[in-house]
Amino acid sequence: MWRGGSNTRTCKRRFFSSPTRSRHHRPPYMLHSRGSQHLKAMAEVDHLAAERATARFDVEEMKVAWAGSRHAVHVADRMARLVASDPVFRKDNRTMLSRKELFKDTLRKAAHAWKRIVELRLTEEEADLLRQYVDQPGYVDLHWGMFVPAIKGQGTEEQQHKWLPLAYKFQIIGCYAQTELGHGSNVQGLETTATFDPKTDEFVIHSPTLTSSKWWPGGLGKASTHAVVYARLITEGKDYGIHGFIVQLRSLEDHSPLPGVTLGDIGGKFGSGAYNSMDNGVLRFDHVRIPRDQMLMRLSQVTREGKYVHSNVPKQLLYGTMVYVRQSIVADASKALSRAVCIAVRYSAVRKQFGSQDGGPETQVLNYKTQQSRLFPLLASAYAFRFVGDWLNWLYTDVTQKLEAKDFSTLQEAHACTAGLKAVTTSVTADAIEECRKLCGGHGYLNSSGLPELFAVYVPACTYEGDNVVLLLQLASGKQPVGTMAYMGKVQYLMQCKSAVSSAEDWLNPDAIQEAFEARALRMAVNCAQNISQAASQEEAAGFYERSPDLLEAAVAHIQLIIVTKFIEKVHQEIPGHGVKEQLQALCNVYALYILHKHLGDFLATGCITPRQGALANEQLGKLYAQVRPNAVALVDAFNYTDHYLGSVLGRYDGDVYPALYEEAWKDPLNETVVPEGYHEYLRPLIKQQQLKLSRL
Ligand SMILES: Cc1cc2nc3c(=O)[nH]c(=O)nc-3n(C[C@H](O)[C@H](O)[C@H](O)COP(=O)(O)OP(=O)(O)OC[C@H]3O[C@@H](n4cnc5c(N)ncnc54)[C@H](O)[C@@H]3O)c2cc1C
Repeated sequence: MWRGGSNTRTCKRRFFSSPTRSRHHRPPYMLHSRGSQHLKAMAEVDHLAAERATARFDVEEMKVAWAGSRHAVHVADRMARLVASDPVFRKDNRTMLSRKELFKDTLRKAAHAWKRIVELRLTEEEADLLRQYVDQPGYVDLHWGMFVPAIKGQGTEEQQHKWLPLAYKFQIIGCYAQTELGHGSNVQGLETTATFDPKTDEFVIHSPTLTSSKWWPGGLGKASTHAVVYARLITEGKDYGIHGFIVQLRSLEDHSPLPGVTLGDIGGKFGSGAYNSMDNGVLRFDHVRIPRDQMLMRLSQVTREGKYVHSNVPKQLLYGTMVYVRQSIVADASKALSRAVCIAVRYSAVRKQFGSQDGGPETQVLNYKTQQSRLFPLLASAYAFRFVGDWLNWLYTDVTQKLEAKDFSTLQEAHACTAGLKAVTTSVTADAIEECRKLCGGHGYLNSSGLPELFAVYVPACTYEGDNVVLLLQLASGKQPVGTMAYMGKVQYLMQCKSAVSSAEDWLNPDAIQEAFEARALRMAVNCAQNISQAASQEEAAGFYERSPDLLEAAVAHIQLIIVTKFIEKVHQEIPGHGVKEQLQALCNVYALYILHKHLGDFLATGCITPRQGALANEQLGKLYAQVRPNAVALVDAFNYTDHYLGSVLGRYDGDVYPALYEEAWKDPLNETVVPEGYHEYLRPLIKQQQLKLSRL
């Protein structure tokens, strides 16, 4: 079943017709009081039509603003429909599958997706989208997301020429094996060794200790045939630190591990279904030999004689791959956040509680100011992350073009920016999904709401590709005031400026917001620097260590400034469509003033604003929520998600939540029999024993 983000109905729904249950098993009230005809008629109603009618902007044009272009809307729409209409990509039963069934289901979906990509001759853009809409973590994510980029970024042209065509055709399946049991964040602490043997012109890959076992790589456990393995390069008796090597792990004939390779899955993970479709793996090497030319040699080489040679390409080139991977994680944050928000907004418009004194209608929970003040900042954040993600994507393209012209000047800053944005957007999104679950009350806790699975799949984004705290601390150690740090050049002004805001409306002025955010970020950074130099009676590193919690907050302030700035810049652009720009302006203000309100302590402690100005910002925020309210459902419709992709009975496009919840419940395996398994062993004896005792009284 697919129901797109428009009012057109494309198919009818089935009611209470689960093939696994016989009519006999249905409780009587399902068969009489509300007949299926009546329910079917109800299903034709768009329960959110009234909400959609209050929107004060052109939703179709907002879809374009969200997706980036008309072309992007069109392609995404086509791919989403393709997936939603294909029974192989069904995912509503995922949380009920065993781990083995789930993994096999993932293999089946990946193979089917590839078949469709080849049959339909999809472009790279279309294929990426199709995989995204399949929406099931699996080995392909690491193959395309890490293995291929690592070879592209770190391999020589010759190596790319040899390995990429194999990877592009799936003749080999690759993963990215960096983390070990004993070390993840501290990459320099990795223990796996790659020792050059000049006699045979080979590297010997070895896991010397238990803690050197590779641990976590996605796709490694069961699917991958190859890996980019990170190991300490040792040649001529000297340790040259961590380098990447392409290593074959499994036979291309029968998939058995090659001699000297021990590997498997690391076991079940958080949540039912969820990330358990992924085979995160463990890998050990016992003196496994690979040819010398399987070291990724773009940055440094080992010669036939065993000499270690640096190429003249700067080390920062490695950052290019990280920038690529992390900018895609920021894009994913806006997708995950917008899915959660879409569910919570639609359901909050359907759900009614209290408010009726005399039998009249109850209040939609979306009308409660507390619901709005929890939900609308998340809606605004979804848009904010989307636009900062677009900017990062542009930055990545820009950096790549500059690299081709041997200009490495922006790489360092792009690296720092993507690290910080990855950390902030993933942390906010993980918390926001959980908040959306709470916003949906009890039903949000059901698997059929889609939120538990979304949360379980999403949270590791705070950890993989760099623990968020470690990334923010790295960002805080950056020093050059270029690009997004250019405001630091205005140090004298920003250290003393006083906000001119004197009314709530003054906070609608983007310059007032920009100045307050710049002054806060700069003053926090300067405070940290001063504290570090005072604390550092011995050395800078000690001061850095002592003040690291403050540094973390300063880094967050800097990243929030970037997000606010990019949102303001977006709103300044030409944006077609009736009312679209106005809505984005309102969301931009919601985002900025919500951050200001949440971090009021920072703004006050650094003297950027006065307590009264803080109160005015909060007053304005309340007015903005009222402005967003009639547009809320249309603003999430603009994400253009199919019911299949959302995977939530609470977030259904038509808002027909209750029959769907009811129907979903009966699909649970526990409901396959009226009397549960175990009744005769455990319940009946208990009940009968009680009766026996009672009759003796
Ligand atoms: C779902 C999932 C998929 C993954 N996929 C892959 C993969 O495909 N390939 C791969 O190689 N790896 C993968 N990983 C591993 C992942 O990259 C690491 O787990 C991650 O980098 C964090 O490292 P760690 O586990 O060593 O955490 P640790 O560094 O041990 O973190 C533990 C705690 O210590 C804190 N901490 C650590 N260092 C510092 C410091 N200097 N200052 C202050 N606090 C600090 C952290 O903030 C955290 O709170 C995956 C992990 C997960 C969860």
